[in-house]
Amino acid sequence: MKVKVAILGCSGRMGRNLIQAAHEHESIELVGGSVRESSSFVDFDLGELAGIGAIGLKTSTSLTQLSHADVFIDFTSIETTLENLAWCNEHQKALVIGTTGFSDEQVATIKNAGNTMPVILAPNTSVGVNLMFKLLQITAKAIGDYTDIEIFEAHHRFKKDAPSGTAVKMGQVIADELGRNLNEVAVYGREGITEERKKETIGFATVRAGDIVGEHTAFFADLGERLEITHKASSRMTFALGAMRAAFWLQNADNGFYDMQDVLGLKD
Ligand SMILES: NC(=O)C1=CN([C@@H]2O[C@H](COP(=O)(O)OP(=O)(O)OC[C@H]3O[C@@H](n4cnc5c(N)ncnc54)[C@H](OP(=O)(O)O)[C@@H]3O)[C@@H](O)[C@H]2O)C=CC1
Ligand SMILES: O=C(O)C1=N[C@H](C(=O)O)C[C@H](O)C1
Repeated sequence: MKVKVAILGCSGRMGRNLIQAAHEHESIELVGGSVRESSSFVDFDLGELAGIGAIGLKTSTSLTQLSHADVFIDFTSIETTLENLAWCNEHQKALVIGTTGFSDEQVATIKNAGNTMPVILAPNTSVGVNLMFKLLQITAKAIGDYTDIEIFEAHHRFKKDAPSGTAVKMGQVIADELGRNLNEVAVYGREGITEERKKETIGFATVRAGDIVGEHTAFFADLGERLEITHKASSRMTFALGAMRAAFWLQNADNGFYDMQDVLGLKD
């Protein structure tokens, strides 16, 4: 039995990749996708949007029109995702959230929704990045207490949030492993007379340029050597395929707040 999936924000960079991934997935039935009421893509064929030719499904402007879906996949914006979360909770639908940039309070709202609905929050749905989180945990445990830890990320010129959701999660994974509070030790960019580096800090550096799909590196640097752990995405299809795995996994999940570590079986 295929899982019925709807794509929220289907005219976006991710939305178009998600349409293609869902349409081509053997265990998923794409049932529709949403655009804004003001969008120039209202009543547009989803396949045409994704550049794969007409597939006979038109864009919708409300979730009510998509209520025959079992799982919703949302890569939109912070405000829209929170509205969609409330709708999915009210209508008992499962939700995969790929949107990034949430504040701690907004993450708490999503976690809380997990008490009454199945929801996945994943700042990065690629398999490689989620394996990298695991490697960061192992590395932090082994050498994190005496190395300088810095996180670098680079993305395309259109990205609205910084640092990326993935970079923040990298910092969170490392801080958790080392028993540090990320809000206290994070340094977001440096300028001027910064003085010497404080040992426990975790630095973040951001580049926004051209069409970079997404690159992340964690540095664990000592005097005499440094370890760099890097992930580079070269196609958004890697995120889209990961989101399909998440949707497929979520269809049978109990109410709860999950992440890609649950989906991929990487939890301790
Ligand atoms: N988890 C992951 O692996 C990844 C996460 N992301 C995150 O996903 C999000 C989207 O990224 P990206 O696709 O590049 O951004 P885009 O701006 O290209 O796409 C967002 C889409 O959401 C649409 N949208 C916004 N509000 C609504 C609404 N109320 N109803 C319907 N559609 C709406 C926008 O429509 P309009 O154009 O009309 O405003 C736009 O098409 C970002 O937060 C990004 O960081 C990105 C890649 C991977
Ligand atoms: O906006 C993007 O493009 C991406 N956003 C995600 C993030 O903020 O971590 C994931 C990916 O790197 C692409």
